Amino acid sequence: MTAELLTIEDLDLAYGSAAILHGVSLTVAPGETVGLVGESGSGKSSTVRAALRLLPPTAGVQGRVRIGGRDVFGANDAELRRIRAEEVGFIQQDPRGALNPVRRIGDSLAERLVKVHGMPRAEARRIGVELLGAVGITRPEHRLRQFPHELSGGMLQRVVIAAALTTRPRLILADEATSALDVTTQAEVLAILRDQQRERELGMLFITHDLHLAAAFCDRVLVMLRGEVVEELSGAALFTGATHPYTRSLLQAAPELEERSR
Ligand SMILES: Nc1ncnc2c1ncn2[C@@H]1O[C@H](COP(=O)(O)OP(=O)(O)OP(=O)(O)O)[C@@H](O)[C@H]1O
Repeated sequence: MTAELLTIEDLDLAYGSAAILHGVSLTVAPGETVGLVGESGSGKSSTVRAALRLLPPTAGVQGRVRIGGRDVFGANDAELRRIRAEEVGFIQQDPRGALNPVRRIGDSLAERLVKVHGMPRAEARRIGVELLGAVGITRPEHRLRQFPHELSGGMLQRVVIAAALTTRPRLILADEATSALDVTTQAEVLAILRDQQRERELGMLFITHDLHLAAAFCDRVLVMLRGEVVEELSGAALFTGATHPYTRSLLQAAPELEERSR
Protein backbone atom coordinates (compact mmCIF):
# COMPACT_ATOMS: atom_id res chain seq x y z
CA MET A 1 0.00 0.00 0.00
CA THR A 2 1.56 3.24 -1.12
CA ALA A 3 1.22 6.55 0.71
CA GLU A 4 1.69 8.53 -2.51
CA LEU A 5 -1.14 10.83 -3.57
CA LEU A 6 -0.17 10.58 -7.22
CA THR A 7 1.79 7.84 -8.93
CA ILE A 8 2.41 7.89 -12.67
CA GLU A 9 4.27 4.89 -14.05
CA ASP A 10 5.62 4.46 -17.57
CA LEU A 11 3.16 6.83 -19.18
CA ASP A 12 3.19 6.80 -22.98
CA LEU A 13 1.00 9.06 -25.09
CA ALA A 14 0.65 9.25 -28.87
CA TYR A 15 -1.69 10.88 -31.34
CA GLY A 16 -1.58 8.44 -34.28
CA SER A 17 2.07 8.13 -35.24
CA ALA A 18 3.08 11.27 -33.29
CA ALA A 19 4.56 10.14 -29.96
CA ILE A 20 4.13 12.82 -27.29
CA LEU A 21 5.14 11.15 -24.01
CA HIS A 22 7.64 8.33 -23.50
CA GLY A 23 7.77 6.39 -20.24
CA VAL A 24 7.00 9.30 -17.91
CA SER A 25 7.08 8.26 -14.24
CA LEU A 26 6.63 10.48 -11.20
CA THR A 27 5.19 10.52 -7.70
CA VAL A 28 3.77 13.16 -5.39
CA ALA A 29 3.58 12.47 -1.64
CA PRO A 30 1.44 14.28 0.97
CA GLY A 31 2.88 17.71 1.80
CA GLU A 32 5.26 17.58 -1.16
CA THR A 33 5.54 20.01 -4.08
CA VAL A 34 6.91 18.49 -7.27
CA GLY A 35 7.77 20.80 -10.14
CA LEU A 36 7.53 19.91 -13.82
CA VAL A 37 9.61 22.16 -16.07
CA GLY A 38 10.67 22.12 -19.71
CA GLU A 39 10.23 24.16 -22.84
CA SER A 40 6.88 24.70 -24.51
CA GLY A 41 5.67 21.48 -26.13
CA SER A 42 7.80 19.17 -23.96
CA GLY A 43 4.68 17.44 -22.64
CA LYS A 44 4.04 18.94 -19.20
CA SER A 45 0.33 19.66 -19.67
CA SER A 46 -0.18 16.40 -21.55
CA THR A 47 1.23 14.49 -18.57
CA VAL A 48 -1.30 16.05 -16.19
CA ARG A 49 -4.22 15.81 -18.59
CA ALA A 50 -3.39 12.16 -19.35
CA ALA A 51 -3.25 11.42 -15.61
CA LEU A 52 -6.80 12.80 -15.24
CA ARG A 53 -7.96 11.15 -18.48
CA LEU A 54 -8.82 14.55 -19.87
CA LEU A 55 -7.44 13.91 -23.36
CA PRO A 56 -9.40 13.66 -26.63
CA PRO A 57 -10.49 10.15 -27.72
CA THR A 58 -7.80 10.19 -30.45
CA ALA A 59 -5.12 10.01 -27.75
CA GLY A 60 -3.44 6.61 -27.37
CA VAL A 61 -2.39 6.27 -23.73
CA GLN A 62 -0.52 3.51 -21.95
CA GLY A 63 0.89 3.14 -18.47
CA ARG A 64 -0.47 3.24 -14.94
CA VAL A 65 -1.79 6.13 -12.89
CA ARG A 66 -2.98 6.01 -9.28
CA ILE A 67 -4.53 8.96 -7.52
CA GLY A 68 -5.10 8.56 -3.78
CA GLY A 69 -4.39 4.85 -4.27
CA ARG A 70 -7.16 4.52 -6.88
CA ASP A 71 -6.43 3.16 -10.34
CA VAL A 72 -7.32 5.94 -12.81
CA PHE A 73 -6.94 4.03 -16.08
CA GLY A 74 -8.92 1.05 -14.76
CA ALA A 75 -11.75 3.22 -13.39
CA ASN A 76 -15.22 3.26 -14.96
CA ASP A 77 -16.93 6.60 -15.69
CA ALA A 78 -18.58 6.90 -12.27
CA GLU A 79 -15.35 6.04 -10.42
CA LEU A 80 -13.42 8.48 -12.61
CA ARG A 81 -15.87 11.29 -11.78
CA ARG A 82 -15.48 10.49 -8.08
CA ILE A 83 -11.66 10.49 -8.28
CA ARG A 84 -11.67 13.85 -10.07
CA ALA A 85 -14.25 15.35 -7.73
CA GLU A 86 -12.92 14.04 -4.41
CA GLU A 87 -9.19 13.64 -4.76
CA VAL A 88 -7.99 16.38 -7.09
CA GLY A 89 -8.02 20.15 -7.37
CA PHE A 90 -7.00 21.18 -10.90
CA ILE A 91 -5.85 24.79 -11.36
CA GLN A 92 -5.02 26.07 -14.82
CA GLN A 93 -3.46 29.23 -16.16
CA ASP A 94 -6.54 31.07 -17.31
CA PRO A 95 -9.06 31.65 -14.49
CA ARG A 96 -11.58 33.17 -16.90
CA GLY A 97 -11.62 29.89 -18.83
CA ALA A 98 -12.15 27.92 -15.62
CA LEU A 99 -15.24 29.81 -14.45
CA ASN A 100 -18.57 30.05 -16.20
CA PRO A 101 -18.90 33.75 -17.21
CA VAL A 102 -22.68 33.87 -16.75
CA ARG A 103 -22.78 32.27 -13.30
CA ARG A 104 -22.23 34.07 -10.02
CA ILE A 105 -18.99 33.26 -8.22
CA GLY A 106 -20.98 31.71 -5.35
CA ASP A 107 -22.80 29.30 -7.67
CA SER A 108 -19.54 28.21 -9.32
CA LEU A 109 -18.00 27.61 -5.89
CA ALA A 110 -20.96 25.67 -4.55
CA GLU A 111 -21.55 23.60 -7.68
CA ARG A 112 -19.37 20.59 -6.91
CA LEU A 113 -20.46 20.46 -3.28
CA VAL A 114 -24.15 20.54 -4.16
CA LYS A 115 -24.08 18.39 -7.29
CA VAL A 116 -21.42 15.82 -6.45
CA HIS A 117 -21.69 15.68 -2.69
CA GLY A 118 -25.40 16.45 -2.31
CA MET A 119 -24.64 19.17 0.24
CA PRO A 120 -27.47 21.59 1.13
CA ARG A 121 -27.03 24.93 -0.66
CA ALA A 122 -26.75 26.98 2.56
CA GLU A 123 -23.96 24.77 3.86
CA ALA A 124 -22.13 24.97 0.50
CA ARG A 125 -22.45 28.75 0.67
CA ARG A 126 -20.96 28.84 4.17
CA ILE A 127 -17.96 26.83 2.95
CA GLY A 128 -17.66 29.18 -0.05
CA VAL A 129 -17.46 32.22 2.23
CA GLU A 130 -14.89 30.50 4.45
CA LEU A 131 -12.70 29.49 1.50
CA LEU A 132 -12.82 32.92 -0.13
CA GLY A 133 -11.64 34.35 3.19
CA ALA A 134 -8.87 31.73 3.33
CA VAL A 135 -7.55 32.73 -0.12
CA GLY A 136 -7.39 36.39 0.88
CA ILE A 137 -10.60 37.77 -0.60
CA THR A 138 -12.16 40.54 1.45
CA ARG A 139 -15.94 40.94 1.75
CA PRO A 140 -16.52 37.34 0.58
CA GLU A 141 -20.34 37.54 0.92
CA HIS A 142 -20.35 40.38 -1.59
CA ARG A 143 -18.00 38.54 -3.97
CA LEU A 144 -20.22 35.46 -4.00
CA ARG A 145 -22.93 37.55 -5.67
CA GLN A 146 -20.62 38.91 -8.37
CA PHE A 147 -19.87 37.60 -11.86
CA PRO A 148 -16.34 36.74 -13.11
CA HIS A 149 -16.07 39.90 -15.28
CA GLU A 150 -16.41 42.04 -12.13
CA LEU A 151 -13.17 40.65 -10.64
CA SER A 152 -9.52 41.23 -11.60
CA GLY A 153 -7.38 38.35 -12.92
CA GLY A 154 -5.58 37.97 -9.59
CA MET A 155 -8.88 37.88 -7.67
CA LEU A 156 -10.30 35.34 -10.07
CA GLN A 157 -7.29 33.05 -9.74
CA ARG A 158 -7.86 33.13 -5.96
CA VAL A 159 -11.48 32.14 -6.62
CA VAL A 160 -10.27 29.26 -8.80
CA ILE A 161 -7.97 28.10 -6.01
CA ALA A 162 -10.87 28.34 -3.55
CA ALA A 163 -13.01 26.32 -5.98
CA ALA A 164 -10.26 23.71 -6.28
CA LEU A 165 -10.20 23.38 -2.48
CA THR A 166 -13.97 23.14 -1.87
CA THR A 167 -14.10 19.35 -1.76
CA ARG A 168 -10.96 19.16 0.40
CA PRO A 169 -8.81 17.33 -2.17
CA ARG A 170 -5.42 16.06 -1.06
CA LEU A 171 -3.78 16.56 -4.44
CA ILE A 172 -3.44 19.83 -6.36
CA LEU A 173 -2.46 19.79 -10.02
CA ALA A 174 -1.41 23.31 -10.95
CA ASP A 175 -0.67 23.98 -14.63
CA GLU A 176 0.98 27.41 -14.98
CA ALA A 177 -1.39 28.48 -12.20
CA THR A 178 0.33 31.81 -11.54
CA SER A 179 1.91 32.54 -14.94
CA ALA A 180 -0.67 35.10 -16.03
CA LEU A 181 -0.38 37.13 -12.81
CA ASP A 182 1.84 40.12 -12.09
CA VAL A 183 4.80 39.48 -9.78
CA THR A 184 3.13 40.78 -6.59
CA THR A 185 -0.13 38.91 -7.13
CA GLN A 186 1.83 35.80 -8.05
CA ALA A 187 3.69 35.96 -4.74
CA GLU A 188 0.40 36.35 -2.83
CA VAL A 189 -1.27 33.46 -4.63
CA LEU A 190 1.77 31.22 -4.06
CA ALA A 191 1.74 32.08 -0.36
CA ILE A 192 -1.93 31.06 -0.21
CA LEU A 193 -1.16 27.75 -1.87
CA ARG A 194 1.70 27.21 0.55
CA ASP A 195 -0.51 27.97 3.58
CA GLN A 196 -3.22 25.64 2.38
CA GLN A 197 -0.60 23.00 1.73
CA ARG A 198 0.75 23.22 5.28
CA GLU A 199 -2.71 23.19 6.79
CA ARG A 200 -3.97 20.21 4.80
CA GLU A 201 -0.77 18.30 3.91
CA LEU A 202 -1.63 18.79 0.25
CA GLY A 203 0.56 17.24 -2.40
CA MET A 204 1.17 19.49 -5.39
CA LEU A 205 2.30 18.87 -8.94
CA PHE A 206 3.37 22.30 -10.10
CA ILE A 207 3.89 22.92 -13.81
CA THR A 208 5.81 26.04 -14.67
CA HIS A 209 8.12 27.38 -17.36
CA ASP A 210 9.69 29.64 -14.70
CA LEU A 211 12.82 27.94 -13.36
CA HIS A 212 13.44 30.48 -10.60
CA LEU A 213 9.93 29.86 -9.34
CA ALA A 214 10.41 26.08 -9.55
CA ALA A 215 13.66 26.33 -7.58
CA ALA A 216 12.06 28.47 -4.88
CA PHE A 217 8.71 26.74 -4.58
CA CYS A 218 9.31 23.03 -5.26
CA ASP A 219 10.86 20.29 -3.14
CA ARG A 220 11.79 18.31 -6.26
CA VAL A 221 11.87 19.38 -9.89
CA LEU A 222 11.54 17.08 -12.90
CA VAL A 223 12.87 18.36 -16.21
CA MET A 224 11.02 17.29 -19.38
CA LEU A 225 12.44 17.22 -22.88
CA ARG A 226 10.43 15.99 -25.89
CA GLY A 227 8.06 13.92 -23.77
CA GLU A 228 10.64 12.40 -21.44
CA VAL A 229 11.78 13.18 -17.92
CA VAL A 230 15.53 13.70 -18.43
CA GLU A 231 16.60 14.90 -15.00
CA GLU A 232 15.34 15.17 -11.43
CA LEU A 233 16.81 17.59 -8.90
CA SER A 234 15.83 19.06 -5.56
CA GLY A 235 14.47 22.60 -5.92
CA ALA A 236 17.39 23.85 -3.85
CA ALA A 237 19.91 22.23 -6.22
CA LEU A 238 18.21 23.17 -9.50
CA PHE A 239 20.57 26.00 -10.34
CA THR A 240 23.73 24.41 -8.98
CA GLY A 241 23.41 20.65 -9.42
CA ALA A 242 22.07 20.16 -12.96
CA THR A 243 24.15 17.79 -15.06
CA HIS A 244 21.97 17.18 -18.13
CA PRO A 245 22.97 19.52 -21.00
CA TYR A 246 19.32 20.35 -21.68
CA THR A 247 18.68 21.42 -18.07
CA ARG A 248 21.83 23.53 -18.16
CA SER A 249 20.76 25.24 -21.37
CA LEU A 250 17.29 25.93 -19.90
CA LEU A 251 18.90 27.43 -16.80
CA GLN A 252 21.18 29.60 -18.89
CA ALA A 253 18.18 30.88 -20.82
CA ALA A 254 16.20 31.67 -17.64
CA PRO A 255 15.96 35.44 -17.23
CA GLU A 256 17.74 36.84 -14.19
CA LEU A 257 15.54 37.76 -11.24
CA GLU A 258 16.22 41.48 -11.56
CA GLU A 259 15.27 41.43 -15.27
CA ARG A 260 11.99 39.73 -14.40
CA SER A 261 10.89 42.29 -11.86
CA ARG A 262 11.38 45.18 -14.26
N1 LIG B 1 -4.92 17.06 -29.07
C1 LIG B 1 -3.67 16.98 -29.55
N2 LIG B 1 -3.43 16.37 -30.74
C2 LIG B 1 -2.18 16.27 -31.24
N3 LIG B 1 -1.06 16.74 -30.59
C3 LIG B 1 -1.25 17.35 -29.43
C4 LIG B 1 -2.55 17.50 -28.82
N4 LIG B 1 -2.39 18.15 -27.64
C5 LIG B 1 -1.07 18.38 -27.50
N5 LIG B 1 -0.38 17.91 -28.56
C6 LIG B 1 1.09 17.99 -28.76
O1 LIG B 1 1.70 17.43 -27.62
C7 LIG B 1 2.96 18.06 -27.39
C8 LIG B 1 3.08 18.39 -25.92
O2 LIG B 1 2.18 19.46 -25.60
P1 LIG B 1 1.95 19.97 -24.11
O3 LIG B 1 0.88 21.01 -24.16
O4 LIG B 1 1.76 18.80 -23.22
O5 LIG B 1 3.34 20.62 -23.79
P2 LIG B 1 3.72 21.61 -22.62
O6 LIG B 1 5.08 21.20 -22.18
O7 LIG B 1 2.65 21.62 -21.59
O8 LIG B 1 3.78 22.98 -23.37
P3 LIG B 1 3.24 24.43 -22.95
O9 LIG B 1 4.21 24.93 -21.93
O10 LIG B 1 3.31 25.21 -24.23
O11 LIG B 1 1.85 24.24 -22.45
C9 LIG B 1 3.03 19.26 -28.32
O12 LIG B 1 3.87 18.93 -29.41
C10 LIG B 1 1.60 19.43 -28.79
O13 LIG B 1 1.57 19.94 -30.09
